[in-house]
Amino acid sequence: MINVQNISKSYKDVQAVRNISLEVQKGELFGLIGPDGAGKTTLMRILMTLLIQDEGKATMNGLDVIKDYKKIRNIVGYMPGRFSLYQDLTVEENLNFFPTVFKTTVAENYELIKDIYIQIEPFKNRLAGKLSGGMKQKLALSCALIHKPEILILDEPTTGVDAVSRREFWDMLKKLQHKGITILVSTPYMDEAMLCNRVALMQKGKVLDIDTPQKLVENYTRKLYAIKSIDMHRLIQDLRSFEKTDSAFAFGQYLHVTGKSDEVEATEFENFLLKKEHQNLEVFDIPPTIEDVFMNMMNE
Ligand SMILES: Nc1ncnc2c1ncn2[C@@H]1O[C@H](COP(=O)(O)OP(=O)(O)OP(=O)(O)O)[C@@H](O)[C@H]1O
Repeated sequence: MINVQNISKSYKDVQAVRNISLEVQKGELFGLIGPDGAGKTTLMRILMTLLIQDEGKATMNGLDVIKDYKKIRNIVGYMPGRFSLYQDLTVEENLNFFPTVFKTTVAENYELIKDIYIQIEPFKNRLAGKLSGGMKQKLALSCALIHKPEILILDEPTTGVDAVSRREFWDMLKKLQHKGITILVSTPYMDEAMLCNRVALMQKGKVLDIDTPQKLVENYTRKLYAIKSIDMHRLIQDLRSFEKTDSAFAFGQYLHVTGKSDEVEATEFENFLLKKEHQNLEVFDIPPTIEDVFMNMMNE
């Protein structure tokens, strides 16, 4: 449904996207996962025909992003990261405006957005600028869906949104996927990667790997430890100065730590940290999460 072949794009001397290739199947929920500056927005803007690539070719349902840009805009719904709504219009006015661009009406496509719109209907006379993050996001999604797109492109839709709204939002995406819509979504949140069918892990304009999140976690075979002590700040500094440590990252209440080789045992970390007089020390093995996979790839 979405085909990206060797796409590159630079802004003057910043190479934002470097030779990216990927394919999203019809009906798939595909995630672009990566930190700020990974190139997610740039790739999405190219697919949305809002930016022209320097090199490579991309098609959406067989339509070329450069030659067929007008047709593509009719089959794709886009929720940009910021400023997709008219802040000075009410919820209802925003929703009525977007279908006019596509020469359709809310009534004609109401079925698709009904579940989402019901949640914001009580606020229909409120200015979009005065909505909470979660409500804005639901309105923006309704607006992106109002012309019944075949493909939905969502740029960091849950950034700055509370945890409950984030979960609700992903439930809505799953429902849309079941209605046959192909979804490309970007996020900096690793836990959201697990909700996608497949993901591309991105960093500095490059794709590090593409697979199902389950496979990516399965393929991680390194030994991993969770370590905690009273002074977490000193703990991370000490661990990073230890010659047997490969990586140490803060992860919730613990540090996730790998050794230079898998021969490095938990007791070696423990003994080193006891010598450094760390108190209430905990060191134990843990299974990896997708975040560990990503950290490991970024480290390589
Ligand atoms: N208009 C622009 N002019 C110059 N550099 C840009 C421009 N837009 C993006 N960049 C740079 O290109 C790189 C990729 O940015 P991009 O916005 O595509 O990444 P991203 O993964 O979407 O991150 P973010 O969440 O910050 O948007 C970054 O280094 C960014 O600073």
